[in-house]
Amino acid sequence: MLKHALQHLSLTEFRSYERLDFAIAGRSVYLYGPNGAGKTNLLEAISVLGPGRGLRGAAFADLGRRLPDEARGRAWGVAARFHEGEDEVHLGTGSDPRDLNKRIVRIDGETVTASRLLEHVRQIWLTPLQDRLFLEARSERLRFFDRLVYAADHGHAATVSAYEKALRERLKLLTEAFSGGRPADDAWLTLLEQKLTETGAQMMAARIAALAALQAEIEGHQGAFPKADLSLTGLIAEGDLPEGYRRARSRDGAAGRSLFGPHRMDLAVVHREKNRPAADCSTGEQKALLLNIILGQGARLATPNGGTPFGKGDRPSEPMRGAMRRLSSQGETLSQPILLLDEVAAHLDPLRRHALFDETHALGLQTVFTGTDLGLFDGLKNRALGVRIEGGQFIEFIE
Ligand SMILES: Nc1ncnc2c1ncn2[C@@H]1O[C@H](COP(=O)(O)OP(=O)(O)OP(=O)(O)O)[C@@H](O)[C@H]1O
Repeated sequence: MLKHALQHLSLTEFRSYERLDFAIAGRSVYLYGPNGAGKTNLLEAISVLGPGRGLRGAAFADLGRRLPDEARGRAWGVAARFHEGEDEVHLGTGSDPRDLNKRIVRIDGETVTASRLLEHVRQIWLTPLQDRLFLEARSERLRFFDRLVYAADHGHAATVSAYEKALRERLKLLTEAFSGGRPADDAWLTLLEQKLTETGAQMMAARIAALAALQAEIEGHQGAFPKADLSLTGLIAEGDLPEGYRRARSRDGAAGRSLFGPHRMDLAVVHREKNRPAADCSTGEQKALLLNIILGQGARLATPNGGTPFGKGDRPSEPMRGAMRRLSSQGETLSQPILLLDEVAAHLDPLRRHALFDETHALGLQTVFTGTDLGLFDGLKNRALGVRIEGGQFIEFIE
């Protein structure tokens, strides 16, 4: 049994579950059953025990159970107990009774902000929604990567939202000025651009540090999955940011879009062995590359301070030193990650499927797998708890 792990999960009026009590006891789990049984709903419940909207990105009001004749979802709740070494922690989240579009988060009974959940659990998920990640718009990939970044650098989410807020305000000023045929307030714009420069530099530094740490894990890992070469495009030298924003003003105002800045970065992934961009790889290869990244992230989070991002000769900038300080100070208190792999096993050939089971086991990662057929999980016998689900009910356990 893992020392840091999910022990017990309770759902109340969550999606298709009226009520569920699941004694996981720190084990990995495979959930199997027909389409619509409620497997993904259970993964989603674990994923909302973190900041953000969980693995479907759903509105909080939609998470409550809704019968066909009901206009809106009911008030819902998810509660979990984790072991942390010798200690125990209770995490809970659920509808805010004053506003069903919001939720409340509690740690050991105390109401806290959602980002505090990261002190106890970091979920890493891969779902069919990410199947087209390499073919999708840049912003989707960047969002995926940013989630990998803030799992180990908690400040990153706040930096990104501060940056995006300033970006929206600047664009509003510029578009209003453009449609009014007058110049925008220069002092105000300059102030916003200073904020963009400061948070933009921090944002880039956090992404660079996380990418280097992740790549280091991928290098150190001899697995059955193809190695991914990761890089970031759209990086801008910090010193060029103020002038860049200034020069982009009139273009941005006319276009109604912010065309300059590190929000336009992208994660580039290359299949090393084939020397091919991920977008040109087969569906199965893309899935395998994603798993290589996800397992690298799992390894990084499972080993505090794993993956030193810089060599001895490098001289990092101040924002970069900040990002590294945050990574290493939080490394000591990093909570155990939990891996949520939705319908991943079915996409892999038997060799890779067994390799996935072996690798998650070897990394000591508590993992929840889903699939329609029991046969997919042969390789997990005696290593994980099997649960057959049908119609939102647990039908059978395989110990
Ligand atoms: N708010 C809700 N209230 C009640 N039922 C819901 C709600 N949201 C989703 N459902 C239902 O939950 C059921 C189970 O969905 P889920 O995505 O967990 O299935 P699954 O077992 O992962 O299936 P698949 O193998 O097709 O991916 C679906 O039939 C869906 O209609």
